[in-house]
Amino acid sequence: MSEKSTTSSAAPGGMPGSSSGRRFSVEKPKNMGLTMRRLWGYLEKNRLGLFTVVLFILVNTAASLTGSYLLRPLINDYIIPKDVDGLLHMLGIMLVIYLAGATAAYLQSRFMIIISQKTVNEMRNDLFKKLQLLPLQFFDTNSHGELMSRFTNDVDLISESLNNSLTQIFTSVITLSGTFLLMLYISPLLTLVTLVMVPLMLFLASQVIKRSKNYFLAQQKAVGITNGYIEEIITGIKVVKVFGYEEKAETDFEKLNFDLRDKATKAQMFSGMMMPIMINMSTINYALTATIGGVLAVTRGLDIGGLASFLQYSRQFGRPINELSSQLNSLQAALAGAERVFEMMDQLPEPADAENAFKLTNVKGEVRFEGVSFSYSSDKVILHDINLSVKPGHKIAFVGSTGAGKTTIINLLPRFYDIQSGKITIDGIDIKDISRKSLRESMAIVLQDTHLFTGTVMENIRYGRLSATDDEVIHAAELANAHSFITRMPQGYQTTLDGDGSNLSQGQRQLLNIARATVAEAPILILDEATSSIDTRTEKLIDLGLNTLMQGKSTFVIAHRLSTVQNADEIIVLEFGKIVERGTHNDLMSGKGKYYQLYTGQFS
Ligand SMILES: Nc1ncnc2c1ncn2[C@@H]1O[C@H](COP(=O)(O)OP(=O)(O)OP(=O)(O)O)[C@@H](O)[C@H]1O
Repeated sequence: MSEKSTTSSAAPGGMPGSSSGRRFSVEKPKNMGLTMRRLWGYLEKNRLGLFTVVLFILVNTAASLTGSYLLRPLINDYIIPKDVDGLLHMLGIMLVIYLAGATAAYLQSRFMIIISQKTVNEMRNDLFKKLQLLPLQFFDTNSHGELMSRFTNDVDLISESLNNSLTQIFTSVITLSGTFLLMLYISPLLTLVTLVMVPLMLFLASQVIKRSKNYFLAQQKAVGITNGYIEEIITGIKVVKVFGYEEKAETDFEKLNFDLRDKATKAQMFSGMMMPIMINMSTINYALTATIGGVLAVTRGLDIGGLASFLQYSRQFGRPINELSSQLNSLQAALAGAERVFEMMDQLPEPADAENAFKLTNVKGEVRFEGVSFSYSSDKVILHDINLSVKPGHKIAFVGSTGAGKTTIINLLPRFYDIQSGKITIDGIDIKDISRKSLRESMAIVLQDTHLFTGTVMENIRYGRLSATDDEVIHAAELANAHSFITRMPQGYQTTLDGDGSNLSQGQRQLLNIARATVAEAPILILDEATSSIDTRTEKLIDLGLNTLMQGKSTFVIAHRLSTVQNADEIIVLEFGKIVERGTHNDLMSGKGKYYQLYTGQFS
């Protein structure tokens, strides 16, 4: 590993920081109204539930407001006149009211959790469905991490916000208006005191928040960079050890870590100031209101009960405002998350099949490329005027230096990408007129990067054709030469593979891959030979397995091995997306051209 590559990707603003930092910075949705309407589209299916939640919120806030107000008659009518019976009666009523409020709060939160989980469950389903429909082009241009974060971070943001923010905002607004009206009712003059003090408190709070937010953003960025660095070193640990990079890595890490410590300290200090400031301000407010209230009680006949109720309200007044601003922030973040989710849902899927698309039956496997040109993006043509044909049961091999376009050619057959000009046909039918499902069913693919899914060996092979019986799977494994190693595994075909088959050797993974392609029983075979070297015994097994697999099938192979090219009916030599030579091994060898060079360099 070069020093440069390590440090550059951990530099500020690099990938690692940008995705994880998102959760903490408040990102604004681009089109708030539209996103809200679409979110409502999901929510409105639970109208009855939402209505119930609103009802519970009303009961809860009414109970809390009434409870505080009842202090007034409690003091005026029962405590001051020393009416013990009446006092107990009143306390009983207050108890019932508070209990009703608490029950409503509990039910409201339960209902809302059910609604929000149901909503995000539906969103995740829709998103996953969409994921399966998207063209490969989409995955080329979006990193896996980004896509994953739609499902994790963004959906989490939405569910958190539905759980809390939405109801909190509603509760805060009602509480705030109710409190204000009741305060005004008790004493307009005292309300004025609160109206001066509360904005002052909020202003101070907002100053602290503003400054600490900057520090928090800085902290978050530092966390992202540090994490990115750790991840890079862990994934590249072999390279680190082999090239003796440990010490340099340590020094680099210490620097990043120190920066993180510095920013985290500042962020925590500032946010730590918030609570004491607010508490002190609130105490001052309380004392001031009580003093002025006392004066009013003496001079203007404000009743003591009214004063007690008022003090209660005035203490509560700042809370919903604070609550409101923080919940609005989190709602905003959730809407930005929802927007990203909807953005992905809006991506164009693979174009639908034509209505009268062919369903292939009894495929013979004659494949032709006629004047095919292709580019991934409009600015660079990758394949130029490719013409080739494969007779049923024949094998065509592609060779050429890296980047020549071999993989691109085989990507076109299953229509992972659509060509811009020319025609590709199977048994004379243009693949554009064949339904994608039927087209893809007619071919089996063995790729270099053997992808295994979490599940048993049996399930992994059956991926090739879901309708295959156990016997067919075992038969395919036998043909692919995978049977003997599978039966030596602890639970044979029922052994669970996990983490992309990490408990298997490279060769074993390839054998499973071949078995999977074998069980598909497709007439066309696409093969990207593995370049990684495998011990000769396994290689023989793989060779045998592949030969069995290829029998009677039209095969397209990106060849890396001598035996493959030698057996091919035609070898196509590609250079910068053009066919520069073609013929059998012997033809091309005697031509002493590009193939001869490649051959003597690569396969010797
Ligand atoms: N998904 C993609 N999006 C854009 N360009 C791509 C994409 N895949 C490949 N290319 C470009 O197309 C060209 C041909 O790539 P291709 O993978 O077909 O080459 P290759 O012959 O298979 O190479 P290798 O032997 O290294 O696998 C390269 O220039 C590559 O940069």
